[in-house]
This record gives sequence, structure tokens and C-alpha cells, in this order.
Amino acid sequence: DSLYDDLGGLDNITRFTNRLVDRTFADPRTAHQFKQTKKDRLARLLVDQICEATGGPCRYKGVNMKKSHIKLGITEAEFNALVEQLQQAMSEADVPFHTQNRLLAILAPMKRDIVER
Ligand code: HEM
Repeated sequence: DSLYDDLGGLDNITRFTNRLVDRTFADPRTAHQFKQTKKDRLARLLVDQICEATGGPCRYKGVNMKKSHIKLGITEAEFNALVEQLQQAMSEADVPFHTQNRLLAILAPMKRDIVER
């Protein structure tokens, strides 16, 4: 089975991504970065990105990670907060711990393009 299937397919990816974005926009550790961001659009792009990256039938049409995060001055602490929010969102959507870690392993290398140093 693909990771896409193990995550519960598009329905469950949409479920935990919406929960992630809700948390990210509400959590004071990250909310300040998203004051000018349209939540629905970001959630749709994230769903496509996760779906495609895990072997699903979607195609991500957004900007690459380096270009979309440049100049935001994102810190390692902000990145880690978002990872924690994603773990909580996946737990709420009943994604098993081991499956959560398989997705996190795909996202982790993006850190070098997202965090400013
Ligand atoms: C692995 C972690 C992350 C992934 C996969 C990710 C993914 C994305 C994607 C797909 C977009 C949309 C790009 C587009 O507009 O075409 C985006 C934009 C953005 N991300 Fe991230 N991101 C991550 C981490 C973070 C973190 C830690 C922050 C700050 C706390 C952040 C803040 C933003 C902001 C402010 C935008 C711009 C949204 C807009 O256009 O208004 N991201 N990200």
C-alpha cells in the first residue's frame, strides 16, 4: 500500500490538513506568520502537496518551498511548532503513530528550504 492509502486517502488527508491549518492559524507560536494568508487556499495547496508526495492522484500546482517561504524569516522553533500541530492533527484523524512518522520523514527535508538561517 502507498503511504497515501495508509493515511486514509484524500478524505482523511483533507481532514487532518484542515485541522492542521486551523491549529496553525490559532496557535500564537505560528499565527503571526499567516495574517495575510487565505486559509482555504493554503489548505487546498497543502492537501495537493501531501497527496502527491505520498503517492496519491493529486498534482501540486503551488510555488516550490524555497520560493514560497523566502523572506518570511521562519525560525526553527516555528517549524517545530508546525510539526507538532501536524502530529496532533493526524492523531485526531486516527493516523497511527508509525504512519505519522512516514509522512514527517517526507516533510523533514523541506526544512532547509523553509527555515531561514
Ligand atoms: C514542512 C513544513 C511546511 C510545508 C510542507 C509548507 C507548505 C506550504 C505550501 C504548500 C504553501 C503554499 C505555496 C503557494 O502559495 O504556492 C506554503 C505557504 C506558506 N507557508 Fe508554509 N509550509 C511549511 C512550513 C511553514 C512554516 C513553519 C511556516 C511559518 C510558521 C509557514 C508559513 C507559510 C506562509 C506564511 C505561506 C504563504 C501563504 C500565502 O501565500 O499567503 N510554512 N507553505
